[in-house]
Amino acid sequence: MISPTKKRIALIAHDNRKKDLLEWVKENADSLINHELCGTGTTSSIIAKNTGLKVKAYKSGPLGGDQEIGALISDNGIDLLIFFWDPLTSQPHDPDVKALLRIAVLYDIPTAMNKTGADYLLQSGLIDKEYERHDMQK
Ligand SMILES: O=C(CO)COP(=O)(O)O
Repeated sequence: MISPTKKRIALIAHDNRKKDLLEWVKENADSLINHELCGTGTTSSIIAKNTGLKVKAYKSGPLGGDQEIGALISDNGIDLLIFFWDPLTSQPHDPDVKALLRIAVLYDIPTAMNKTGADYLLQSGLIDKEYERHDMQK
């Protein structure tokens, strides 16, 4: 069983935001190494290659990766979502992006969409504590 303080963190970024996410992950690698990381295909492989962190890769976003992460959330498999989506470029899989964000809200998953939000999440102290999230299924 996963330790109660170990969080399952999904890392996702659109192409124009991958550099920013990678930078944030590098800045916070000391903390992130204590958690279980996963993400969409390309984001995961870029982070793993450039930081040495272990990141479980799902499919690339346009090929269904957002839907896989959404399914994980609905199965109680993700504790935090860091999703640097691109507000300036339309995505071929925009419905999947919207669905992922919807499901993250529905299941009350702490979600950050930019560097400052991610900093707040990581520095809130919540990440190192055991906490119970609201279960929308109840
Ligand atoms: O498109 C994405 C999220 O919507 C990200 O997918 P990749 O990490 O495979 O680039």
